[in-house]
Amino acid sequence: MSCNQDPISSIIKCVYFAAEKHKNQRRKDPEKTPYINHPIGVANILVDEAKVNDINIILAALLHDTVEDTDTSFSEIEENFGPVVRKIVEEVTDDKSLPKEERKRLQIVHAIESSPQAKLVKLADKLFNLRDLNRATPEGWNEERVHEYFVWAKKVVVGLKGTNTYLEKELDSLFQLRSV
Ligand SMILES: Nc1nc2c(ncn2[C@@H]2O[C@H](COP(=O)(O)OP(=O)(O)O)[C@@H](OP(=O)(O)OP(=O)(O)O)[C@H]2O)c(=O)[nH]1
Ligand SMILES: [Mn+2]
Repeated sequence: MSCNQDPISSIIKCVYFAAEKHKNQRRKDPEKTPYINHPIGVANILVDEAKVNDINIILAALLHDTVEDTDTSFSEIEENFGPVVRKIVEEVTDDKSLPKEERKRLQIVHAIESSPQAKLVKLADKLFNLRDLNRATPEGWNEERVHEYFVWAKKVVVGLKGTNTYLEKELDSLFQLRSV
């Protein structure tokens, strides 16, 4: 369990675990960037930009899409990284068995009632994805779909406020640039 290991070991074990889980997945950008760049980027935003130094939050950021997008189970997360990390990952995982519209609606509802740890992961996840949309348009997306993502992301972010000044300011300037 992560709490019994030194932080460097935990982080490397976790990056490797996530990389193995996401190994066959690519991002939707024309370059088909390896998917693992996203969870690593979210963790990097938290450490490097938001100055978050809680190991459980960083591990949860690295793992945040493993259950949603791969065959990983919550018990596997708990066995390898402990119950605190499991709880955060649970909070940020969409139920993929629900229709997309319902999943998107639930993210707005769940944002408000999330723990501060889960809110940090969500803020960094949204910041990464919005920056990524500004960098490259996913294949098959048009400008309207990009705009709709910004509009929806803003509704989620409103519920995450009061958590981290830096992340909220970065997100606000992205919304402002799009007049959202
Ligand atoms: N901007 C961007 N996103 C990409 C790209 N490739 C994959 N994604 C992922 O796509 C998701 C957003 O696309 P949608 O069509 O809205 O959602 P869906 O994949 O869940 O159906 C994000 O999931 P998520 O991380 O789970 O976040 P969330 O949007 O569900 O909060 C994001 O990580 C890419 O090249 N650019
Ligand atoms: Mn994500």
